[in-house]
Amino acid sequence: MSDYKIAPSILSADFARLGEEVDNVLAAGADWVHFDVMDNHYVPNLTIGPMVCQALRKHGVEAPIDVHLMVEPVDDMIRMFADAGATYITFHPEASRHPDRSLQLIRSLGCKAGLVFNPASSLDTAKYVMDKLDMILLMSVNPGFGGQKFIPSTLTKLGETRQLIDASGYDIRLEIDGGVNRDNIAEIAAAGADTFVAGSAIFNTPDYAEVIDAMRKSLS
Ligand SMILES: O=C(CO)[C@@H](O)[C@H](O)COP(=O)(O)O
Ligand SMILES: [Fe+2]
Repeated sequence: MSDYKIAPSILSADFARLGEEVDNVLAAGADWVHFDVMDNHYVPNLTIGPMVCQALRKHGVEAPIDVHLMVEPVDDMIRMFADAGATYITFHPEASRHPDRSLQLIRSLGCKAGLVFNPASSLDTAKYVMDKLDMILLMSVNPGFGGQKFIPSTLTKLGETRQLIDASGYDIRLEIDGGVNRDNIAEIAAAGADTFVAGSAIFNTPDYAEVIDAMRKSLS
């Protein structure tokens, strides 16, 4: 597998200079922008909404924007983020009353659709909607905050998810989110991930290109 994508999470960026931060991280070699949306209801934290996504598009960001919804319910936010220029929209199945319908809504609005599974959540829901998925996102920390430690049991779950995707025959990306850094990214890729969210590991360093290069070297 060589189609790896690195998706810095702007949760750890300097929000006071967000446009510049996103420009810098893309210039440093990032593939996607990971955009964490928290509502202080589904998770105990509050972040940014569709207006900020739209502002990044207006600022000139052309890279894929990977919107990770940690909100409940999800359908209104799906509509607003599709309008705001999202590329991928992923949500946690327990935050939607009808996950199948929400997945269809995302695709009907021209975006790519994904489900997100928390560390303690079973993959079961995914099995019944594989034809409606463009991405499965596995959380390797409990959602709500950046800067947490990677939960090692996620490696086994990645392997199970990789098998599920390969057996399905569908073109579904496998993204990992939480505690990813230059030291563990190779092991995470070997377990089956092809898309890597990293927030603090990139934005909490002075040289974004140096970290992203080191991650790519570990992946090659
Ligand atoms: O969705 C989340 C947290 O809920 C993430 O996207 C984090 O923002 C990742 O941050 P790091 O663990 O890489 O610092
Ligand atoms: Fe995220």
